[in-house]
Amino acid sequence: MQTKIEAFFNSVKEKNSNEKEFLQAVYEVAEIIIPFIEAHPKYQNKMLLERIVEPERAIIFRVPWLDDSGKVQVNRGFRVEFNSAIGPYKGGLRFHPSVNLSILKFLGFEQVFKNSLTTLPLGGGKGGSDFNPKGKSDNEVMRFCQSFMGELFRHIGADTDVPAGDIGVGSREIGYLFGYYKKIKNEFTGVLTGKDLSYGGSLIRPEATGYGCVYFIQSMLKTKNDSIKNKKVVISGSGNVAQYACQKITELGGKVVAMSDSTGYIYDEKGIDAEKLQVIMTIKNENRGRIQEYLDTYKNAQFFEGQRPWGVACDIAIPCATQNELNKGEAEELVKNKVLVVAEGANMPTTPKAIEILQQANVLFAPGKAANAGGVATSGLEMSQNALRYSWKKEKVDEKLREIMYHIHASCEAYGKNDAGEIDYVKGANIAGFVKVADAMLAQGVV
Ligand SMILES: NC(=O)C1=CN([C@@H]2O[C@H](COP(=O)(O)OP(=O)(O)OC[C@H]3O[C@@H](n4cnc5c(N)ncnc54)[C@H](O)[C@@H]3O)[C@@H](O)[C@H]2O)C=CC1
Ligand SMILES: O=C(O)CCC(=O)C(=O)O
Repeated sequence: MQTKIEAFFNSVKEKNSNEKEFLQAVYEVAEIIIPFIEAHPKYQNKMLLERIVEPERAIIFRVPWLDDSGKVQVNRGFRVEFNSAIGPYKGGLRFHPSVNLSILKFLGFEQVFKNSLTTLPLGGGKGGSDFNPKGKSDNEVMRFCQSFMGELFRHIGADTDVPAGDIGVGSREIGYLFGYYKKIKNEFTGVLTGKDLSYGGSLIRPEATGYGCVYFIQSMLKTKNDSIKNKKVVISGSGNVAQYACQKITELGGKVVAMSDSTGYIYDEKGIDAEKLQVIMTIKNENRGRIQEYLDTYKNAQFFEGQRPWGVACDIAIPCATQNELNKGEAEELVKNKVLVVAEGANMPTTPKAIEILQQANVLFAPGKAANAGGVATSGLEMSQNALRYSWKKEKVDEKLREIMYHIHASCEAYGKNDAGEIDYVKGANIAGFVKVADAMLAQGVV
């Protein structure tokens, strides 16, 4: 006899059999939410979870563009508009060769719960393309973005769906996308977030995901009367989220000893301080180079080609690169080295087996939908500023970001604390995220 969770999961699997990342994300939520629904009659017999796992709309489109040699290239574009119960669809665009419907559905599904946790009126969505910006000229990236927006513009709008950046989509891409939207729609609205300050971006948005993740770690450590000071930290990735997580950890007295990219990781025993981080920012954001180039400036550091950094002993591990980048064996290694905290800066970087290992060992584990929600929360603040046609000071946005992250921690605590006083952050984040969306869906009827 199948349990309710198995029966639910099997029916989702039947319809989405080729979508392994999406199924992984759904299973993690279902095994927590189904028992919660069972215990709360208000949410029963309304097919709420069945409705939530079905995107309201998924758009797939052709993106033809001309490369620098005049040859025609074709990519596939996507926007998955997952759930608009509590606000306009909101979530990033990812440009990476691995992008497919499964990855964007997992990201869009996660985004629904994450955006709900922020307390802001944001629905969930995600989009992107299998286009690889790496190795392309600025003109090629611009032509691609214009072609992508040439279709996407029909589906988005400041009150409908507001995309932003993700892997491979930073301020350069957002600028080209925004410029083309403005041209074809003849309107200047907050249709995208992550914009440059010169045309409506928010202070602190670039920093927000990394900073927010560190604020969340502060709250977790506080429950143990501990802090970030003097903690040894390992971060994977060296893009937007990783860079600002590193900056905030250093500011708070921690020491980041390793960072990575898809080619391997660097280890710097002395710590990647503010000056050294600047070198990484130049390599990554300006030269669009490889992390190994860090050794051109800091010769005492080491580079481990093709390896992930989880074997490096640390107190805090922050995976900030991509999905499923921390597996069971690596979690066991972290536990062996007495890690205290693992907080997901990336979306679903920790495999289900790895989460099990960490939780069993009483490591404080924060899922991405809670720990990395600071980015989209600050996008919500960018939308508010755009609607007001006003810009808030850096300190004000940072203060609001802190408050939101502390509030998310409190929500995880409210729904995830067990009788022994320990917080299960996965349980807490999923239930707290679900309740607001479910209440809004119940209020709005069957639509
Ligand atoms: N940018 C944002 O505001 C937010 C991003 N995230 C998530 O954070 C993660 C990183 O995103 P960003 O920093 O924005 O992207 P990014 O494009 O700025 O950086 C991505 C980093 O991940 C590395 N990477 C990519 N694929 C990899 C692989 N297969 N193995 C090892 N390293 C790999 C890249 O080398 C790069 O260092 C993603 O999971 C994204 O969905 C989550 C919330 C908000
Ligand atoms: O700021 C946004 O809307 C996008 C953030 C995002 O894609 C994410 O939270 O994964």
